[in-house]
Amino acid sequence: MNYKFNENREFDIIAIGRACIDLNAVEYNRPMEETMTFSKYVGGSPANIAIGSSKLGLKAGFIGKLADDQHGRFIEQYMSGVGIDTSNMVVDKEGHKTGLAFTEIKSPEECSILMYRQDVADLYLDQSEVNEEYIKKSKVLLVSGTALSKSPSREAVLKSISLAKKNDVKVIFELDYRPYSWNNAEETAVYYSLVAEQSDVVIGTREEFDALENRTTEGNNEDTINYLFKHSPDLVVIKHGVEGSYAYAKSGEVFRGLAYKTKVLKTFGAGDSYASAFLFALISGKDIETALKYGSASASIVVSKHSSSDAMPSVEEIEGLIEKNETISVG
Ligand SMILES: Nc1ncnc2c1ncn2[C@@H]1O[C@H](COP(=O)(O)OP(=O)(O)O)[C@@H](O)[C@H]1O
Ligand SMILES: O=C(O)C[C@@H](O)[C@H](O)C(=O)COP(=O)(O)O
Repeated sequence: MNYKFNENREFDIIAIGRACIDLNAVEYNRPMEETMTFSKYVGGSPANIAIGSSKLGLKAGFIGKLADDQHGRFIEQYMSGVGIDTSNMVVDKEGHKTGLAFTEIKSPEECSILMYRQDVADLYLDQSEVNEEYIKKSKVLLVSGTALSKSPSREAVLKSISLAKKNDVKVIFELDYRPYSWNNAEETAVYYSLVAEQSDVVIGTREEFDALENRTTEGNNEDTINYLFKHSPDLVVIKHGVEGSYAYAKSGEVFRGLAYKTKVLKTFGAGDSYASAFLFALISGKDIETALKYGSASASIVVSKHSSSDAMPSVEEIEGLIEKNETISVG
């Protein structure tokens, strides 16, 4: 089964949200207290997804706000260097700083992220800085959940969604739930459900859908799709870590993607690499089942490497892994 996009567009995908810095532990398999060296990469979920899909060959653009400092300039240079259109990345003039994410790799299974996101430039994107002429040039608007956590970024994203819907641009909502960005779980559920109900495609982990539904215990995928298919979405992708992922189509078809065996270095980066390759495949006209394979293969490559953004694979690497067909059977 294929998913249809408006073919007549200059951009395949425009992402909105944060473009930040990841500082990844160079000495790993130890707690961060004992890590003395960190490597710098561009980070932030929607930036990672734009980078991954641009490296795979999609024409990508980005809407966001960068700090007027060395980090902001590094991000802009890296993103334009991988082919992303940065013309709608505005520079903050009020002294807000770039968001930082320090990563801790205690073991391949035990990784965490320490984020510095107080007063970060990306959350100051204003609705007046979202341009209809730009959005209408794309097949897809990719919205990241964290950008809904604070105003004025929240209103900028809500405006971008209504402009996308007005101009027949598919809205893809990557839940990207970072609990510490939010005041409380109820607030998250209000904005997540508001946006999910208006989106065409929703992608997230089981835990992220629980946040959307304001559940404190694990929900089930059937309940989630019964709820979302009463609204705009016609495709819902629910990820279950190493157990793989499911894509549910409103027409009733269900597809499963299995994870591929790999030597895991760290677990972060899985979600963003998955989304970029899944969307690349879908937008390139591949069927949903194949798109799940692309997402899973891309994630298994990135979890074996040190970064999230810089490690995004090529089409050849992804197809090579799919060809080998060494899947993980759990669950
Ligand atoms: N240990 C692993 N080995 C191989 N692939 C993995 C592993 N963990 C996750 N993946 C792949 O990455 C995808 C996304 O991972 P998941 O943990 O569900 O998302 P997120 O990183 O957003 O929390 C999974 O569907 C799976 O294909
Ligand atoms: O999203 C961020 O701000 C941090 C990311 O750049 C970091 O690489 C990461 O956590 C990616 O993890 P994922 O969401 O599991 O892909």
